[in-house]
Amino acid sequence: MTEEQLLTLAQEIRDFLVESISRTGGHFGASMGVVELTIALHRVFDSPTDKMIWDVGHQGYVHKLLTGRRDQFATLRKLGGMAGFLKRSESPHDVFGAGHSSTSISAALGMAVARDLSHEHYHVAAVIGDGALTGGMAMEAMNHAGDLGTDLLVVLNDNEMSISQNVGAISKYLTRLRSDPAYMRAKAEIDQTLRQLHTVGEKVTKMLDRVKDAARHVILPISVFECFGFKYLGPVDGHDLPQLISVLERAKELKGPVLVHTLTQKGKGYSAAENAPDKWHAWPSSNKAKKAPSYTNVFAETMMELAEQDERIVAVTPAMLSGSGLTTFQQRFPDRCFDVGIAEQHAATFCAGLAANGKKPVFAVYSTFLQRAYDQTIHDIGIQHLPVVLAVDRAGIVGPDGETHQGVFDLAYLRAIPGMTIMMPKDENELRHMLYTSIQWDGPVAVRYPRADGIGVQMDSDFKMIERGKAEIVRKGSDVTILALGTMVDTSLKAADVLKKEHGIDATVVNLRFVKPLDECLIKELAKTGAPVLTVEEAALAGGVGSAIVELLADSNIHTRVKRKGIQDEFIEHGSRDEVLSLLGLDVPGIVQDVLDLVGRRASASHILDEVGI
Ligand SMILES: Cc1ncc(C[n+]2csc(CCOP(=O)(O)OP(=O)(O)O)c2C)c(N)n1
Ligand SMILES: CC(=O)[C@@H](O)[C@H](O)COP(=O)(O)O
Ligand SMILES: [Mg+2]
Repeated sequence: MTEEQLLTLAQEIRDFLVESISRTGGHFGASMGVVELTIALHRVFDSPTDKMIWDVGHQGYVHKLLTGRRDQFATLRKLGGMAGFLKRSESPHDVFGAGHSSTSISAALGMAVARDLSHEHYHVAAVIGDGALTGGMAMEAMNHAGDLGTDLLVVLNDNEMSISQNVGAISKYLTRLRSDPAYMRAKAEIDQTLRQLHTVGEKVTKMLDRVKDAARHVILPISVFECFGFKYLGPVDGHDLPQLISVLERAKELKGPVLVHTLTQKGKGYSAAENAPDKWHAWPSSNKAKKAPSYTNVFAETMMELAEQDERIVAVTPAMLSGSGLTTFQQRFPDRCFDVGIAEQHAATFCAGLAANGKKPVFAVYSTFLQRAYDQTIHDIGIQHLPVVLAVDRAGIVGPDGETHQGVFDLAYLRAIPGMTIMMPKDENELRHMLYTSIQWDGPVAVRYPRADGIGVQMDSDFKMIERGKAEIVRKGSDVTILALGTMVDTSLKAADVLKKEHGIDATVVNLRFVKPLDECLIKELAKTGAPVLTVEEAALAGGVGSAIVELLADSNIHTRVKRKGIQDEFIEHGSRDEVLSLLGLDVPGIVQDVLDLVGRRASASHILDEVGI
């Protein structure tokens, strides 16, 4: 394509994105901001021979369009449709999958080293945002890359935004780099001279490049990236396609690790998104009237009330301020709310430090992102038994973000930690009480809640303490016992109604409340009645609450038929939350069917015993 045609293509892509994402939903702002950058990368490099690795992958829609997936956009993030992030299984051009941030430089370096070891020749480029650059992994990878000195391109897509405003010293540093007038003037003058002398020949240009670098270091201190051992090119206007292409062409020729610093605008080309990039990170969902507040909103409101009452309470978020519902909290208590950037590991240990010095930190974190801070949760919080509250949002099935974001592993990984208390409320009102209770306790507590609206129960105005390790029977029956956790309590109650009405089966339903410590007395008592037991949880079965119950019964020598319902040994793809839950059988028909199987099997077994006269 000619330069003019490429510019037309950029406009067509933006028009397409607006039209398509407004219908399907999805991450919007980031992709709008990298239209020119993606075109330039595909122009300069030869994908998939050359490898492009996109950090997070939420900005990958343009890459998807340019690699033959236009027709799949109508199914974006829908059940069975195209994923919202990049996936190796989706296209040979998606050379490395993601969803979590700050992995791209490590992955790219691994690929570059594999290339070198195999004596192959192609380019490897990682594209990483200024937000993702605040993640520790990115620093670890640059540290390693600079040391190895292998050929690697890192494109820093600097739009001054994470999901919210980007935070931290690195972000301030990038702003200085972007706006330092002395540097920009010097750079412009040197670039101008270089262009004039370009005709003199390649040798002279290269020499002048070195002079330029030297001159820059006299005017400015060496950049952080150069300290890491990278050659630094930029800052370059990430919406100036010809300039981008020429800088990338130049980077392609350089040896060793190179960082190209591009300046872009999140949401570019769509004024609402340009003006409010935080709101337009993803296409905003329509404001339908809600039956009940979301669990996140209840968490947020409760935090405000609790913080009013107890000034030791502080909130910590790793770059998920609005997603975790803490925006108003930050406005109300600016000194007690910390957005630490995409730094889950640091956040966990930072909370441990706060707790060690008498504060009551609440670490508001998505279940999937807490995975990043597992060692810190054990080593810094768990072993020292520090009173950190883990407010584990997005626990269970999250819906359209799919397998990288499902919050299904937290029960397994938290349950293994000695001294950890783990709760999940049956409704939004119980979440209030659980948060209140967890603040009063000594030692680490995790309260997990889903990416969902509450069920519309009456909210108490006061707070109640919940007795540690106490479950509650919410329905009494005699034929079967359903031990349900969190969201599955309401579903189990509905299933119990169907079982009674349509099958004459009377179920006991228990709201477990605690995954750890379990209400051992109640569970054993119910199991001893001989009624078969169904455990139901919105979490991975391996290590979840059903496993805990089976372990308890086995260790107590209680022999009752038990069936565990939850997520099997597989990664769960995208789709709406309800669709996915139903596919997994974590809905009323699924529970009814499992109870019928359980009871039916018992009936047929006793029938056989009757026949043989035992
Ligand atoms: C480990 C991890 N923590 C948090 C997130 C949530 N998250 C997704 S995109 C994003 C912002 C990334 O900012 P940046 O890299 O600058 O990309 P931009 O959206 O600005 O293009 C965050 C915090 C994540 N994906 N992974
Ligand atoms: C890309 C990413 O990790 C986030 O943007 C995530 O998609 C947010 O999820 P919620 O919509 O659940 O806040
Ligand atoms: Mg950014």
